[in-house]
Amino acid sequence: MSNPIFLALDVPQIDAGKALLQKVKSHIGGVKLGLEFFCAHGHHGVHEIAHVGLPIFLDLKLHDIPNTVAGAMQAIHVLEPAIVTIHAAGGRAMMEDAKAAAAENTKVVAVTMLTSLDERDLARTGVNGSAHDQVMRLAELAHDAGLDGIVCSGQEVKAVHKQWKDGFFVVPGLRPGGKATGDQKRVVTPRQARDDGASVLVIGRPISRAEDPEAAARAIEATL
Ligand SMILES: O=C(O)c1cc(=O)[nH]c(=O)n1[C@@H]1O[C@H](COP(=O)(O)O)[C@@H](O)[C@H]1O
Repeated sequence: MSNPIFLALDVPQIDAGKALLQKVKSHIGGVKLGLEFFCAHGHHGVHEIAHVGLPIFLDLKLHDIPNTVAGAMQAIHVLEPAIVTIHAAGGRAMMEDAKAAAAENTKVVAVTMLTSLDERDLARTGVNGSAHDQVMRLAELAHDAGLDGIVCSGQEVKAVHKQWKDGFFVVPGLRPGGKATGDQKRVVTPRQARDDGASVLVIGRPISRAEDPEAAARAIEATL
């Protein structure tokens, strides 16, 4: 199996991002560019990072009316991303139109419930019930809309995988120690997420903020 680790390159500068990638690239399978990077550097930044030669996961978390999201998907065709994120909360029609507008080789996955949220946060948005139920409900919606898979925490991926056998599951909120830290609330270890059916392991700060990013990436890879 190829390396499932996608490094979350949440850095403001292209050069800093490239330097980090050079250090860790033999221990990761891809690179995730998110809102921080894309808002700062747009298409140009993505092309620059693509030169490193790893698959690009464009984490734009699109969430708008169907027509607008479809237009945004078309606008990123030229970047040939391997994976793009949209929000499941945008609804079935938005997800269907996003998938129809995506490039053929791009996997479109829907964010269900952010790993930075717990059930109290969910209740404050007007949704009562467990994180598990919320993720399962949105996973079913994403499946019915024809998406490739979803983004969820490692705490739900086993249950989703059981229901959606050939789904593509992106799991962030990973901590080698398995403990919630900082803004991440629903956390598991990379190994557990992989064992429970994750297709992609998104890992940022445990590598990028480590004193020695190369050693940190190597150590995580060795646990898989
Ligand atoms: O879509 C994502 O990638 C994502 C969804 C989610 O629920 N939680 C989440 O943390 N992410 C992203 O995953 C990365 C996690 O970074 P670290 O917490 O530094 O490992 C960040 O780039 C987030 O934007």
